[in-house]
Amino acid sequence: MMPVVALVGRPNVGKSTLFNRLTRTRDALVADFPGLTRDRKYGQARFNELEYIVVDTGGIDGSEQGIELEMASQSLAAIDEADVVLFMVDARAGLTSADEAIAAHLRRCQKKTLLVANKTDGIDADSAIGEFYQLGLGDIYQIAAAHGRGVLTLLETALAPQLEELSADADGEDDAMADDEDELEFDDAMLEDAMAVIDEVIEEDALPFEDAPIKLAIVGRPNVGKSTLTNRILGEERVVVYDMPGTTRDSVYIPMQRDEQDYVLIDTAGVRRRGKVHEAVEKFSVIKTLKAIEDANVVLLVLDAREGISDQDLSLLGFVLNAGRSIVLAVNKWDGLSQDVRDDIKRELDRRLGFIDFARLHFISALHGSGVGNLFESVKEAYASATKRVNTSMLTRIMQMAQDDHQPPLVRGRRVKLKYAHAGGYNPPRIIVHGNQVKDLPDSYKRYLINYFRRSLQVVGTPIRVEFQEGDNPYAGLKNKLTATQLRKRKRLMKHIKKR
Ligand SMILES: Nc1nc2c(ncn2[C@@H]2O[C@H](COP(=O)(O)OP(=O)(O)OP(=O)(O)O)[C@@H](O)[C@H]2O)c(=O)[nH]1
Ligand SMILES: Nc1nc2c(ncn2[C@@H]2O[C@H](COP(=O)(O)OP(=O)(O)OP(=O)(O)O)[C@@H](O)[C@H]2O)c(=O)[nH]1
Repeated sequence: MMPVVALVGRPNVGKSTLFNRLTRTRDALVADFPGLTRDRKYGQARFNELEYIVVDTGGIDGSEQGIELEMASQSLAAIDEADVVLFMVDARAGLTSADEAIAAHLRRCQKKTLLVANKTDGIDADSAIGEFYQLGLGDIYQIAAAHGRGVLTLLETALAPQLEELSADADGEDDAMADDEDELEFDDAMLEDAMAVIDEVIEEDALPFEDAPIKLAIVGRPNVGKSTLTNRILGEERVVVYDMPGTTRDSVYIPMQRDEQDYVLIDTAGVRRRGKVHEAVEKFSVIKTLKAIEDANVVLLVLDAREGISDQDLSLLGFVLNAGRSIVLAVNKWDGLSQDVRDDIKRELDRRLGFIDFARLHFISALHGSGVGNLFESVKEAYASATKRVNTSMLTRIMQMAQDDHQPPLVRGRRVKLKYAHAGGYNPPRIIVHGNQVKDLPDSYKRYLINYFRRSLQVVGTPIRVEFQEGDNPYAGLKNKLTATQLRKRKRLMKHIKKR
């Protein structure tokens, strides 16, 4: 699960500056959901190999009275949902009563909190931050968000447990891949041996997806009709077990069956909590939504026909694609619209959702039930596409055809050469292409190749990841994926190669 880092502090301490620095790292995706909680911003960021979510909680102005109330309405949810809170103070401005009020609240929350003194550039930081120890939050991390100073150390500490977990997972990677192996030359016979091992690995990777229930998250911005749709689906189907959430802000996981297929519905709307205590706080939660997307196999993104496509819809869509999840789009509230209006809406969808033309689009009415049943065909299709097994020879053949149809360009007088391709994982499907000078492949050619794979494999409703590996070593793209048996085989193979 992606950890969540919340930035908390009074206005002007530098939260936005730090947020921007963190989310700028790589593949940043920033979503604004104004009006939900005031000006909270969400971004996806990456530290080394670890992906995490950053939340800028917006300023808490403790100088006004009723800070508790304000925090409740605004930042409480973010703090509650966060794995770690970075409580920022301004080293130049010194300690304020607002800082004290926020600190008091954070101490009560008993959430892992790091005290971060920002703007330590160009001042005598050590003496400036002294007074902040009064806040009773332990160590103080000195940073200058504007210049990046101290930020890496801060992240290392903030995300230490998650980073540790990640490196534990990656143990054995060194075993599986020695550096000098990158330089090895593989001839055809050796490659063939290696491919057999890779196809075995890939077979095994597919097993967990077989006969497993499809985890389907129903996602969308507030008021699009998620609850109505969930009720409609469950109303038609037999609910097998009823899973109650641990906290009010968790999604509800509901097992169900339909046409012999098992599903687990991930319900982000929290329909059954309606009218209960927490309704006033906040039903819609971006973090909950992001976690549901992360945890799903297929995401059903619900749009509102009457509202058109909003930036929030596009942000959610971006998160789904970024997470590599399969997707089905449902345009809800399709009932009672005139033909003219429907035509207008379809034109707008064409225009704004052209970039995701690989996803199925359904027009439904959750209220009346029309179109709801058909969604499941697309969900199954998307899942099947995302977990479709493809062996090395098939992928290499497709890659070769693509290359024959349209050669990679010349770069500095040399032609980029693609040699072979193999699968690297599922949901999303990963295809790893080996070749020479692949780093020089222009994006346009990469897109061409992705589309070629997509058409040839008839992949619908899921993003595809195509990765490029320089050189022949077929293990380079798999790293620690090999099992013990495969490792033995691989070692034998490597010995064999090195002898020659
Ligand atoms: N000298 C210095 N100034 C900084 C640093 N980080 C931020 N600032 C400045 O501090 C001011 C406030 O920064 P923001 O990032 O907008 O602060 P914020 O906490 O997001 O403020 P709100 O959006 O009002 O909550 C800006 O003028 C920044 O340029 C830093 O590391 N050093
Ligand atoms: N006309 C029409 N109205 C709908 C349809 N589906 C939902 N609605 C209405 O839209 C409003 C919002 O529906 P909800 O199901 O509560 O939406 P939600 O996405 O769960 O909202 P949050 O829980 O606030 O995130 C309600 O008034 C529903 O009656 C539909 O298919 N047609």
